[in-house]
Amino acid sequence: MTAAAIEVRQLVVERGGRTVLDGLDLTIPRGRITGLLGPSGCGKSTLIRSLVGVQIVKSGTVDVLGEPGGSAVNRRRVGYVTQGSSVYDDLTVAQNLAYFAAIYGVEQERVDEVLRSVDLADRRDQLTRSLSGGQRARVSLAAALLASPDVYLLDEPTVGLDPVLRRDLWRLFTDLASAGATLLVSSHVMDEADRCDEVLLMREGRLIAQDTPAGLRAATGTQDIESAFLALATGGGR
Ligand SMILES: Nc1ncnc2c1ncn2[C@@H]1O[C@H](COP(=O)(O)OP(=O)(O)OP(=O)(O)O)[C@@H](O)[C@H]1O
Repeated sequence: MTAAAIEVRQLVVERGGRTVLDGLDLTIPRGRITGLLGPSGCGKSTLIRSLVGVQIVKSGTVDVLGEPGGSAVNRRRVGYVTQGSSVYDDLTVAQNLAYFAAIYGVEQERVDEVLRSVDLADRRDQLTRSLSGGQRARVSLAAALLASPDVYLLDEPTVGLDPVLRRDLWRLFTDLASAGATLLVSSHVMDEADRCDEVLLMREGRLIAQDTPAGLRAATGTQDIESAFLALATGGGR
């Protein structure tokens, strides 16, 4: 077993005839929250898709928990939440989770526990189609939580959520990491970086920095991650 949760070497991905990941190298430690930040279109979702094994890669290697991205043994060990909702509109919240619980072979008790952890226990009998965007996003997250995966790949999980819900979700992420899980959380909201143990900054398909939030600020002489990103993207900083 390798010490790192995720190792990516010389990853090249082309989409629509363009190179969108351009020789990416990165290592993500276990049991930590790593933020994946960068402007819209820089390749965050494409990287996460490569880790899950749903993206055709041109060259390079991707290992998650010591196995190639998308390998069958990782199906229960890796939880993936996409930007779009991945639950059934015409089922209630509880029915959706019961369906995923049956697939993962987990008990009803776990469904109740997960519903409480995403603060949806009082919505359990509501049809998913009638939920707000943020509530639907939390149903998708709940489905991923059911199997208690070792690695969570979360593609912009807080987009469209109000500040209170964002704070609560980040608390949940911190609890998951404290319990030993590895989280890779993408966002284009730079202020979310401060909630991460370490941050990967991407630009145009390349990694421009990997450091703690404090390390990024110190290296660029800036006060916030947005300024640090701008300093790095324009050739300032280190
Ligand atoms: N289905 C597709 N076909 C062709 N090109 C695509 C496709 N999906 C994404 N791309 C391109 O790949 C590049 C990377 O997209 P990706 O979705 O990985 O970026 P992102 O950083 O996740 O952006 P966002 O923050 O807006 O979600 C972009 O230039 C995008 O236009």
